[in-house]
Amino acid sequence: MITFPNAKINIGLHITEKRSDGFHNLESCFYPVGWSDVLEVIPATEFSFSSSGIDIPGDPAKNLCVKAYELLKKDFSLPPLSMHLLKIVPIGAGMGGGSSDAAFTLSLLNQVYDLKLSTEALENYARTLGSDCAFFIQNKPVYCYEKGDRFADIPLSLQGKYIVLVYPNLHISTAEAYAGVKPQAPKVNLLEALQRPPAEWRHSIQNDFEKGLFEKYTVLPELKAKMYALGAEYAAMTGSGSTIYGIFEKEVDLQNNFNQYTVWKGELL
Ligand SMILES: C[C@@](CO)(OP(=O)(O)O)[C@H](O)COP(=O)(O)OP(=O)(O)OC[C@H]1O[C@@H](n2ccc(N)nc2=O)[C@H](O)[C@@H]1O
Ligand SMILES: Nc1ncnc2c1ncn2[C@@H]1O[C@H](COP(=O)(O)OP(=O)(O)O)[C@@H](O)[C@H]1O
Repeated sequence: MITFPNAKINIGLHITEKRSDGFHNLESCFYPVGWSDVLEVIPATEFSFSSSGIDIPGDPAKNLCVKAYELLKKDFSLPPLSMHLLKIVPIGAGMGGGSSDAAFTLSLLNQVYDLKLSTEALENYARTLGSDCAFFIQNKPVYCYEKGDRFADIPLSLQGKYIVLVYPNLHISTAEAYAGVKPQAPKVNLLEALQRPPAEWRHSIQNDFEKGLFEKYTVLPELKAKMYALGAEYAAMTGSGSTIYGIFEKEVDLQNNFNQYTVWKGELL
């Protein structure tokens, strides 16, 4: 069986406080986007994992797909299988690509082996694999809080709008990004701001990671400015970077911009 683990963007991201477990409390809006990997699982005589496409740093035995399989194997007698991941979504890019692979592995195994796990149970497994991971179980626009792993529904639809995502070939580790941020109480009510039209977000909705990372990597503010120059209603960095996105009212002609980078564009669902 084949599944397509997609990426996400953060619309607004407030890092509000450092927790006693070393993590941070935050609030954000997660929105799924169509940039996706391809994950295939087939029956086999022994377990194997392989990947192609973008090179994934680290030991393949510790890939998040493998961790997700091993997590369920502790509680269920899963048969051996062969997993292949075609890695397309850039890594260290703020799009939650690895977390999505893990969550989609859990959901796929639940379906293929009829494990009868509820959404809540799947989210609980996902939470243990990464803070972003649980979002990809339901994979719908949400307001998130605490470690970014608790969710509330929001009345937000960007359906029909167009998104351009630019990954400037710059790997920023999540831990590095958190280390450069000073937690603070939000100055803007994110839930209220999200109810305003996207063209108004520019002056109210911000990603707290931008300040530190924009000073360090000047390509990031340049890309954001270029999105606005091309007519974006709203532009920002997603998550801990380095991908910059622009939301447009309709399909946009990129006019040879961003040619040297990795770009994805498409309609929002
Ligand atoms: C920054 C965010 C915002 O949506 O997204 P990405 O940029 O990674 O996509 C997330 O908080 C990333 O979540 P995720 O990538 O799953 O992080 P984890 O694997 O759980 O943690 C990686 C490291 O980030 C830091 N971390 C992560 C989450 C959190 N709420 N507080 C933290 O301080 C910790 O240093 C942790 O060791
Ligand atoms: N399937 C996977 N895809 C991407 N990264 C993975 C995967 N499994 C483990 N990783 C590890 O997770 C780290 C980054 O994860 P990712 O979620 O892509 O980051 P970000 O959300 O910041 O873009 C990488 O350093 C990589 O070693």
